[in-house]
Amino acid sequence: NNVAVYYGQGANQPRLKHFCEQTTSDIINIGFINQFPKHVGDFPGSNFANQCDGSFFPGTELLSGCHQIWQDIPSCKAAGKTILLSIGGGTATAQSIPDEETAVWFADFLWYSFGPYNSAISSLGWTEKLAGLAFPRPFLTSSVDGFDFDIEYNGGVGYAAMINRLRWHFTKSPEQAYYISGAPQCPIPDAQLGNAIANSHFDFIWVQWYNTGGCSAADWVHGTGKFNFDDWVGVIEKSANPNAKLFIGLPASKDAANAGFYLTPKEVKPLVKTYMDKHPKHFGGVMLWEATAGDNNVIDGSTYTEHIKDILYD
Ligand SMILES: CNC(=O)NC(=N)Nc1ccccc1
Repeated sequence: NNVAVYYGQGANQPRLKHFCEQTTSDIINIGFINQFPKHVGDFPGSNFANQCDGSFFPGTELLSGCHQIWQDIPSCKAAGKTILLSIGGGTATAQSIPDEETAVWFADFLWYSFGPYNSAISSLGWTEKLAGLAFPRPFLTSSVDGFDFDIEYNGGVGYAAMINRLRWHFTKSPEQAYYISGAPQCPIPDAQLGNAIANSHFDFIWVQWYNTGGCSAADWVHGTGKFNFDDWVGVIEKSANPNAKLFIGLPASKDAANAGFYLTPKEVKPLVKTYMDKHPKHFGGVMLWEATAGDNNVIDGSTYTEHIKDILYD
């Protein structure tokens, strides 16, 4: 079982390699590409909080100086971590994809800009006069192992098309495994990702069981509502990838989610054990929002993230 954490939006977060030097996290979602292209040829935008140097590719909102992330990804991969780039996030409140052509463009942009470096298609020193001729490389020669869809607003147009296009790119690059993941809210069907999950192949689904009362992890602990892991197993079994792994998403500290959703490690343990045992085929592990909050939440001398790892491995 794995621990997946989000990185990139933490308050005063350390650089990525701090988390790659720890054994606790297996999958790191770097967030976020928080601006989506408005039409074919348009660039997405990014935000990684205190990382990068505040410079953008000319005429875009895409960060161009993310030297810490560029430098750290290779050591993360060498440490056996899976590094995914996360699209959307909680601040992408105005984002959506207008049509399928833009969805395919967005997928191609993400693949050529953040996937395996291909000097024939992408330029390390991208300038505006290269627009239309080459893709930029925000993490330079470093590349990610796939893409996470943290789509929280404005419906589901285009995401199945994006993911199917990305998977087409994956088939052309057999040199390594590439992954697609998603972070739906717990109500079923998820208004944003339900269609994509049904019609395109996800490897991991980490449900945000910490944003919606009535189906949350806290509901299970407090005996309220109906925590719906079982129902999400049903969604996955009817999906384009019935073997996708299902992770329990949790806040890594009290202030990492709205009031009432944080659970202590002692509260989490019976929940994780119950569902790990009940669904051995689908249970993938725990996702935490987010890395820095978990690192700073020290309980009995261990970080929250370490406590979660111990629960999964005890
Ligand atoms: C993995 N994505 C998230 O955890 N997103 C998230 N926390 N969104 C959000 C929802 C409500 C209020 C603030 C943020």
